[in-house]
Amino acid sequence: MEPPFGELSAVSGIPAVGPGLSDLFIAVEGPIGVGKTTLMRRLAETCGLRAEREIVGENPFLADFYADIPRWAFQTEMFFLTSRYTQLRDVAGNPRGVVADFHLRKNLVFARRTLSPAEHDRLVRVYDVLVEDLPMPDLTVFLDAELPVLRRRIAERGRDFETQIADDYLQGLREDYEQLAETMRAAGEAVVRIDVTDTDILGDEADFAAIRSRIEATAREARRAR
Ligand SMILES: Nc1ncnc2c1ncn2[C@@H]1O[C@H](COP(=O)(O)OP(=O)(O)OP(=O)(O)O)[C@@H](O)[C@H]1O
Ligand SMILES: Nc1nc(=O)c2ncn([C@H]3C[C@H](O)[C@@H](CO)O3)c2[nH]1
Repeated sequence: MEPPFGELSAVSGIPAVGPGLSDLFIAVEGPIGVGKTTLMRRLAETCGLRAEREIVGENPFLADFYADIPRWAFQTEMFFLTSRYTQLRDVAGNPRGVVADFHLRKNLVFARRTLSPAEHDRLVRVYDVLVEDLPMPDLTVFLDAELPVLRRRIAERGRDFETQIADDYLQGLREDYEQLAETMRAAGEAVVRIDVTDTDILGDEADFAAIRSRIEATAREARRAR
C-alpha cells in the first residue's frame, strides 16, 4: 500500500556538529492560524536565522477556493505548489540558517483533503518532479492547538475569506498534520511537536524560551544521531 504522504527519506541533512540553530534549515508547520508565521518571526529575530515567509496573499484562487472547494481546489493547490517551488529554489542557493513558515509537504496534506483522486494523482506527479531540485528542512516544528483556539486566532487575524473555513476541515487538517509528523519521525527525520493551545509566543518570554529550548534539544538529538 502507498504510504499516506509519499516516500520519505530517512537521511537527514542535518550537520553532525554545529552552533545551536543558526546553521540549520528549519520549517514550522501546523494547521491554519496555529501561529507558524509568528513563531518563524520570533525564531528569526532571536536565533540569527533568515525568515522565509510564505507568500499567501498572492494566491489569486484562495477566496474562490473557500467559497467552492471542489471547483477551485486544483488551481489553488497547483498555485501553492509552484509558488513554494519558486521560493525554495531561492533558498537552495544558501539553505543554512533559514526558518520557513511552511514545509513543501504541506501541499500533499492539503491536496489529499481537497482534490479528486484523478487531480491528486496529477498533482503528486508534478510534486515528485519538483521536489528533486529542492533543499528539504533539517528539522520541522509541528505546532498544534485546540480547535476553538485556532478559530479565535483565525478570526483575530481577520482575513475575510477565512470566515468560511468549516470546523471539520480545520479539525481534519489537525489530524493530517499529526499523521504527517508521525510519518516523518518514523522515517528518521528530526521533528518536534508542540501544543501551543495555552502558549503565548508573542507576549510571554518564558513561553517562547520553553519552545526555543525544545527545538534546540531536538536539534542536538538529531546531530547526535548522525
Ligand atoms: N501563541 C499565540 N498566542 C496568541 N495569539 C497568537 C499566537 N500565535 C499566533 N497568534 C495570533 O494568531 C493569528 C495567526 O497567527 P499566524 O499568522 O502566525 O498563524 P499561521 O499558522 O502562520 O497561519 P496560516 O496557516 O494562515 O499561515 C495572528 O493574529 C497571531 O498574532
Ligand atoms: N488549499 C490549500 N492548500 C495549501 O497548500 C495551502 N497552504 C495554505 N493554505 C491556506 C490556509 C490559509 O487560509 C492560508 C494561509 O496559510 O492559505 C492552503 N490552502
